[in-house]
Amino acid sequence: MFEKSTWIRLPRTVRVGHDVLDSIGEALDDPALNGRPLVVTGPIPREVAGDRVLDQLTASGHDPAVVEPKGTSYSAVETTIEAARECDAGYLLAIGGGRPIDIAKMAADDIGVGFVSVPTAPSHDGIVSGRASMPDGDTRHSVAADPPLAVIADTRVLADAPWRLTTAGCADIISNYTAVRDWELARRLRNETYSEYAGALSRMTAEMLVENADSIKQGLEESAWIVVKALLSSGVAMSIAGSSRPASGAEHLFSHQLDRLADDPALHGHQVGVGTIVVAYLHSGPDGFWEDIRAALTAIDAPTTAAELGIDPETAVDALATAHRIRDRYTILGDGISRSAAREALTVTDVIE
Ligand SMILES: NC(=O)C1=CN([C@@H]2O[C@H](COP(=O)(O)OP(=O)(O)OC[C@H]3O[C@@H](n4cnc5c(N)ncnc54)[C@H](OP(=O)(O)O)[C@@H]3O)[C@@H](O)[C@H]2O)C=CC1
Ligand SMILES: O=C(CO)COP(=O)(O)O
Ligand SMILES: [Zn+2]
Repeated sequence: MFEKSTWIRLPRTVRVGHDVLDSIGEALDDPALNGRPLVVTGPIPREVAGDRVLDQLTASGHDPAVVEPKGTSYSAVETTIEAARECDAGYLLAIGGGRPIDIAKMAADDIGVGFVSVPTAPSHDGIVSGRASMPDGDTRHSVAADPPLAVIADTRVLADAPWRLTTAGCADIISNYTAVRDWELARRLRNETYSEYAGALSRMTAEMLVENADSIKQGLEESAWIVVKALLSSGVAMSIAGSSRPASGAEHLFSHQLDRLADDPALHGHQVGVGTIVVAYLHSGPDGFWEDIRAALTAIDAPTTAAELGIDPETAVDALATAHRIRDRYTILGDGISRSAAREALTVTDVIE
């Protein structure tokens, strides 16, 4: 039964492979990517890949301007919009991790120009998604934004990124297990619209990553290829769903609360990975799949405890007991679990001692 029409926005060009940065000019032949680009980046991505991209843009006659937005996500988006207006940007291009990609995605959407995503770390599944997260704003979860017109994912650069960034990306994929469970629960208990294709793609992406966990090794370009393909697939599932539902359930609510409550939050992927352990327990109890999730995270060298995240036990309990307040999204947390239940779940799963 067709309930509604839907826009499924996907990138027009996705290039993944060795040294693809050196052919970025070919990806920019899209008519929407004309005029002067504003490059949005951070100091480290600029160092590891930015100058190669700038050289390519200049060589293909694009005369790039550069901005390295600082401060909160919102101020960074404002800074980027101002810089884009000052240089009369024809399109935006982000080089970096999730933060510059989200800032550029949000700014491009606001201005109404095209956007190119050049990830330098396989650390999150926002590379192609039609979502932009503002982890330090009032709205902690992602909001709708147009996906990139083009993605240039250079596996050499991605393989050379710090291992903790790769394990964060893997954990963000493993979180799809509980995200899809929560989405199915919302369909059963709240008659929420559910996409079989987006749900199956998201779960399959997590399953394939876990099946390949033993071949994901530090510094190997083949490993970067596996992880970045999973991240792209998860982002496409979000675009098919028209929301982050396939990749964001109670485990993400837990992480977004940690972003608010913790003095020094950990990487997004690492936080959602630990959240997936305890949310799996809440879904299926002590004999359920929470130990499989923990084993999968251990296999890809991602954190499985609050201590490994650098988060104290009480903050983890607070985050889990109040995570339902982050957004109006039905999950296994329902209208909120008690502090004692949160402590019990975190303790049984060894997330806290
Ligand atoms: N929109 C979406 O659909 C999604 C968005 N997200 C968002 O993505 C963010 C998480 O992404 P994440 O990448 O972890 O966070 P960041 O973008 O903050 O990157 C983490 C750190 O890695 C550094 N870095 C990036 N590339 C390299 C490299 N090649 N070598 C060395 N260091 C590098 C960055 O440097 P520098 O500080 O210089 O940039 C930064 O210090 C969160 O804000 C999250 O909400 C997550 C999932 C989905
Ligand atoms: O991180 C995300 C998917 O991995 C986006 O999810 P949110 O909508 O919860 O921010
Ligand atoms: Zn995520």
